[in-house]
Amino acid sequence: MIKCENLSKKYRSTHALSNLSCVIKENTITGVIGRNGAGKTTFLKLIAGYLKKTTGELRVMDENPFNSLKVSANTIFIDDQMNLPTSLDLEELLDSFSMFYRNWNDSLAKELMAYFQLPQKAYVQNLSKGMLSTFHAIIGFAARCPLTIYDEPTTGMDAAVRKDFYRALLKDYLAFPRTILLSSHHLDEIENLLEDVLIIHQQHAFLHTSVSELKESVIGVKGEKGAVDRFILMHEKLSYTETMPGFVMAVVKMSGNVFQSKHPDLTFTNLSANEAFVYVTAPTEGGIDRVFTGS
Ligand SMILES: Nc1ncnc2c1ncn2[C@@H]1O[C@H](COP(=O)(O)OP(=O)(O)OP(=O)(O)O)[C@@H](O)[C@H]1O
Repeated sequence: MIKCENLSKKYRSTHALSNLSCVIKENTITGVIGRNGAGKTTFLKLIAGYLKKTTGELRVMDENPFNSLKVSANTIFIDDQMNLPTSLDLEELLDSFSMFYRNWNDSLAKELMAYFQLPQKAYVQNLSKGMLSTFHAIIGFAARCPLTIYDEPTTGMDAAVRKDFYRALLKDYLAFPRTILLSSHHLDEIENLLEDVLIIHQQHAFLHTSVSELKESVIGVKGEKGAVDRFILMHEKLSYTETMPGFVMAVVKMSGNVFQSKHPDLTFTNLSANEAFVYVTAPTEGGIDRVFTGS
């Protein structure tokens, strides 16, 4: 569905994406994850054809997406800045979307509107932040576009609505498989939905893998300082904290298995996908604590 090779985007002097390469298969749900400013929105907007690449190759549905009618007719981009017309009520907005998207499912849109208690006669400018995000999400479900892009779709939604949103996303995907890209800062909430995770870090595709492989890529190791220090000599250290005098906990990158029986003096802990993401993309070893050390 999507193929990028050395894709780069510059805004004047800012490199928003540098040499990003990846392939995203049709009918998969991929989480696009990264720190603030990593380049996620830029990447998603390039795919949707909203932005023109600076250099590199980008093919979406076998076309250059910028100014492609095929891509725009088969793609929906949902974010919190959809700039919908303020003169139409929600029902009229849904009607106008139904004219543009050939797979539009009107009954699904109406049922979701009723479930989330969105008044059909309301106007977008009068919705709360969470209600507006929910309305945008409903458009994303009902459009049933072969390529559906959600950029931080849950902004402002409360925990219960977010849970419903994720469940609806999965149910609708199973009923009507399509290629979904979902950017989020809540990897812990979406990891069960995802087939793959694309981590964008420092403007390029840092890791494109399954959630389970992401989890296996790091491990926590605890124990007496000397034993931990000997173990981490052979691994890339991501974090190192003294837990009590003479004892430390470290997080290291792993490639392959670690056998507890070979290290009886150490305790190993598996990390969640979100913890793994935070450690592998940490800006400086030692984290925020380092800023306060000695201050
Ligand atoms: N229109 C623009 N003009 C200039 N620079 C921009 C523009 N849009 C984004 N940038 C810059 O490009 C970089 C990537 O921004 P982008 O919005 O793609 O990141 P992001 O990963 O989506 O961030 P966040 O998680 O904070 O939403 C940032 O340094 C940002 O300041």
